[in-house]
Amino acid sequence: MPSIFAYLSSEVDWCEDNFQHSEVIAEYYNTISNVSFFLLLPTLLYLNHQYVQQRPFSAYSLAIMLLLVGTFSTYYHVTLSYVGQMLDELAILWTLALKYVLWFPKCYFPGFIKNRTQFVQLIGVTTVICTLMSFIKPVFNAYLLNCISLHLLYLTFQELKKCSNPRVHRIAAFMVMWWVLAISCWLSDRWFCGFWQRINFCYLHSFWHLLISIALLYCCPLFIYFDVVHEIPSFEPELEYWPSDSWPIALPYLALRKSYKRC
Ligand SMILES: CCCCCCCC/C=C\CCCCCCCC(=O)N[C@@H](CO)[C@H](O)/C=C/CCCCCCCCCCCCC
Ligand SMILES: [Ca+2]
Ligand SMILES: [Zn+2]
Repeated sequence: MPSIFAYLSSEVDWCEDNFQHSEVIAEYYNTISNVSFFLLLPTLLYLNHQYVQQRPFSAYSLAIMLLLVGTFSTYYHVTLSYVGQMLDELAILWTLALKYVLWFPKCYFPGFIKNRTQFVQLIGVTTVICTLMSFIKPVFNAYLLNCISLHLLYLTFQELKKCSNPRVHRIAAFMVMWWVLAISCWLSDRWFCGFWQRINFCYLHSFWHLLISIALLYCCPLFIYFDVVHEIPSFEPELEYWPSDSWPIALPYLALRKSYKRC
């Protein structure tokens, strides 16, 4: 029986040919494209520094989780080992759990939940159950994780219904566009690998890494905007672009001001 750390012991093998460009890296492009997660992290912290000052625990704990996601995803694609796959999936699961614990607005708590402490307990128990189940059939875990994105989309639409700020709608539209492109690459790599191999273009999973990082670049300012609206009433959140609103390519971020008007 192969060791759970052994190369290629994972039950999932992505479309890219193994050991094509290196003797030690199983999937070369799927590995190097993880650099996007390591670039995303300082970018988010730098751009949203005002929020980081207000909520250092939320920002830095999620940042550490994102660092782990990038590290484990890199290890996974280098080795395609069972341990790599589990670490990659569980890091994403616990990052999303933390994101719910820290950023989920109170007004969407289920009716039987009375306060945030109970909500944290509910998310904790659910995440532990999902963690245990993932050892039974890890491949289903990846689909489950993508379903969580659908719930995040639903939450976004609920918030947009209450908000008339065109900047919020614009950033949400970009987030959805990048997410649709990302998930299309992920699914296409999984389901139509034969086709991509025939045309000698097996890099869609590496495109997924890049595109989901870009989606997160929009998703994070949007969710911290909702967090400030609901949880920090002394501040007026504004979504702005770096380096400037007028540049054709610019990065969204959240600025905090003291004023009256809000969604
Ligand atoms: C101020 C700083 C804040 C930092 C906040 C960071 C929040 C990060 C939240 C989520 C991290 C998700 C990272 C995804 C990593 C993907 C790694 C990967 O590719 N793994 C695959 C195997 O290599 C695996 O098969 C992927 C499974 C599916 C993962 C689904 C992730 C959902 C991410 C949700 C993103 C929301 C974007 C927009 C939603 C509409
Ligand atoms: Ca492969
Ligand atoms: Zn990956």
